Amino acid sequence: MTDADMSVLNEVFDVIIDRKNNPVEGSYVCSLLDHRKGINKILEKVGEEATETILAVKDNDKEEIIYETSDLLFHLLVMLAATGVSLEDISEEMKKRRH
Ligand SMILES: N=c1c2ncn([C@@H]3O[C@H](COP(=O)(O)OP(=O)(O)OP(=O)(O)O)[C@@H](O)[C@H]3O)c2ncn1[C@@H]1O[C@H](COP(=O)(O)O)[C@@H](O)[C@H]1O
Repeated sequence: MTDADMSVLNEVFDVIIDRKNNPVEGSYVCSLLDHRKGINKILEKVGEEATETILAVKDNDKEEIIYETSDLLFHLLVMLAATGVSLEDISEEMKKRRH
């Protein structure tokens, strides 16, 4: 996998941060960030998408694994944005673990 393949994660994260700073009517990201349940709504989505990803793997359904993992990664990005953690923070941590 090349760096370019995953640059979409950075791009989507930037949009999520922009939604946080400049709320937009009808935005799904804003609906999560401003939810009456607070961070719990985002955590519910992360848990739900993780479960759906696990089921897709159990079913050995590659298309579904790709679809559900994309949902999971997206909701993880929203969770990071909501908690003030950046993708740089994650990449720094992962670099430290290289051996
Ligand atoms: N990558 C995504 C993305 N992936 C999934 N989703 C949404 O995540 C939602 C939840 O998926 P579910 O399968 O659980 O569907 P659901 O039935 O709506 O579930 P509930 O929320 O009702 O429980 C769906 O409404 C999807 O549209 C996404 N919504 C937005 N993005 C990215 O975020 C950007 C900003 O989006 P807005 O904030 O909507 O402008 C977009 O340009 C995209 O790049």
